[in-house]
Amino acid sequence: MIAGPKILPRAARKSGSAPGGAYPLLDACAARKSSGVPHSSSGGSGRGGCGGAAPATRGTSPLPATADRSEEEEEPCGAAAAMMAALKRVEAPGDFATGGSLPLVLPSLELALPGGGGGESGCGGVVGLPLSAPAAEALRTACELAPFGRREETLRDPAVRHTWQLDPKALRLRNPAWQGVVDQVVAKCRTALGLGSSGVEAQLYKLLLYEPGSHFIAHRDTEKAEGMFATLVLHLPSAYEGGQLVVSHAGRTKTFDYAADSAYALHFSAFYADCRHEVKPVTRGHRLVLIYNLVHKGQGPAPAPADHVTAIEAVRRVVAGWQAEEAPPRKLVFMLEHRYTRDGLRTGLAALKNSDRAVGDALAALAEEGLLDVHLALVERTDTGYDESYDGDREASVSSFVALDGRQAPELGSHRLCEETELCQGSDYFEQQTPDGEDFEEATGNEGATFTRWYHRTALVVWPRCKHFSMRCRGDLKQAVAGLQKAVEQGSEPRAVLARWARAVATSLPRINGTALLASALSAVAALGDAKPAALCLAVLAKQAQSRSALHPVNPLEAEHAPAVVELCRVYKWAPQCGAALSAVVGRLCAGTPPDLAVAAALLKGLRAASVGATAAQPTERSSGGGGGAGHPAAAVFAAALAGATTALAGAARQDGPGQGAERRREQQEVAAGLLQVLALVEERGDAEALHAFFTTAFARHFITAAAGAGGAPGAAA
Ligand SMILES: O=C(O)CCC(=O)C(=O)O
Ligand SMILES: [Fe+2]
Repeated sequence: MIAGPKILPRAARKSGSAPGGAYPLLDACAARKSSGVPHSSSGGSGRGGCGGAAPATRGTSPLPATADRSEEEEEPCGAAAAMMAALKRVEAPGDFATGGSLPLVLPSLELALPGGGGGESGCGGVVGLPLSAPAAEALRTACELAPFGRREETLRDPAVRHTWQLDPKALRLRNPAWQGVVDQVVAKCRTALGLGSSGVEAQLYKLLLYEPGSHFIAHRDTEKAEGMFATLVLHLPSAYEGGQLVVSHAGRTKTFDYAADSAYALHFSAFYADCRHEVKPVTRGHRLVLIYNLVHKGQGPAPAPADHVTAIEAVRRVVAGWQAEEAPPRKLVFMLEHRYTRDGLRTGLAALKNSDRAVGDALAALAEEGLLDVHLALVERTDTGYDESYDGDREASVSSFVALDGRQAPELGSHRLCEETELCQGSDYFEQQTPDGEDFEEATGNEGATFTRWYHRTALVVWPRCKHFSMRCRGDLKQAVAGLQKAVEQGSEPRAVLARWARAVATSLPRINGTALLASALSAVAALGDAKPAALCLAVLAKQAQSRSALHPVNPLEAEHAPAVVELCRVYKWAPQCGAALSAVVGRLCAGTPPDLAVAAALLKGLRAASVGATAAQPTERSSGGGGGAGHPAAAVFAAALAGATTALAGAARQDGPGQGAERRREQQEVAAGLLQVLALVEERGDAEALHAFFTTAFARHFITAAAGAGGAPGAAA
């Protein structure tokens, strides 16, 4: 377990007596506010516990604990807090359209005779449901062709709208239970469309009859009654095919297709009137619907579809600021309000409820735009500690990613969650939650009592789309490398995408500690044949070689990686930087304790072969005729790498080690052996200048003197 910040027992946390109180991010913000530093330029200063090597504990900030929630909300800082503020702008929790099936109740539809005056006596007969073909024919003769509006005009054009309509005055709905059905639908709409407690009335507007060929092209409904904000369609039992109702709004589309059980079921669909919608042509049978206007009654503004425009714009600004931060959080995690099972998320975004759905919709719009990657994921946190000392560790992770369309995304692997900088709800989110389970172990013998608490929640997890591959590398590096290898082989992605993928793999090289995985990574990048990621790989290897940090004590290169490294140089077109990189890598290999001469030699031999081979194949103008193809750019890389090896070996041989025992002598011998190998390669190249330069170094003199004095170290190594 990676130790995170210390946690307090729940009792202490509840009373608000956590040491240091505020979470570091807010303290850092307070400092930025008072010093006038714009908050987009920092935010990395308070990332306690997430840096990897040395997690900070709570309360380590030198600043006073002054976090004040209201102040924080007014002026958020740090990407997580800013994202939270932006997502709070997500308006109504409702959707723009909804629909579903209803228990089968029939309206008992009757036609009034023309000129019947609407009284009981004027009824022209019951319309039997499901509608039979002769009944449909009779009904059609009572109807008129439905018009449509264009600006101030009312027009009839079957190319635009071909539907038969009947005014409510010409029909009766005799079943007294019918109003109950309508009320039930209004209640469903209240939740689904997010109508809250607004006064809403459903007013019958028209009966519509569609026959084969009938349709209505995409349009928006005008306000047909005062306060009308939505249209409700009740689909009566009548067999038909086609006739789908397609509604779209703010980049999303919903299709209501009830044809399958249209002969014997009652369905509804409802949508905000200003959403674009169309009825696709009916291809068979008759589609019979009752159209109601949903009208707003009472005070306040009429309900409106949640387009989330303000929230989306706010999130867009957050993303820009987030990337401008000095040490931006890798991901942002928005904890969902409702509980969802893994199985329950099979439909992705569609599975989310109420305000969770609204936030998901707003983020989905930015995912569609290509700005963000948005996934649903499982957030797990485990607290462990000793009950007596109230001391503990906590660990939180994000895994089991699901795409918004419900597709499982195992390639994203599992990520550590940095609660201080990545949780939109703030680092104290879990402190307000009830654990899903707790385990206490009684004290036994010398062991004190211990506890474990765990939490399982669902979240929306976002990161900028441009970080897609680096997040894959963080989540499951092995899969990311294997995926790149396969995609390069099959050419299954555009080259620009593969290049981004390869760059992410190159940047991840320092985290690889398996020989086989490193070999796959290097050869996958080389196989792409793109100079930029190849250059990045060499630069990363060089940086690693130069780094003396305790984190990378050994260079992971082994002799079997040599061909891929040489291939990377070739892909990078033997640029001078290859020489610098290889000089650093080979130099480090030679300077290690003990020196890794086998790897260095394999690299040098590979480079020599490349320079000789390439020169023989395509002699260049600069070819001077010297051995080893000195004129080919590969020769320059070889020479630079050789120089790196010579310097490193010279340094290693000169160093006076602690003690002069057998161990030290053996090391010296190994160095001398390596040195001789390198000199042999220099000589083979016929590089007189290099040889001369080498033998005039102080080291060479030291080496020769030492050899004479020790009576045969070089001889022993030879
Ligand atoms: O028939 C439908 O489902 C919708 C009809 C419609 O769009 C309208 O009457 O404006
Ligand atoms: Fe309409």
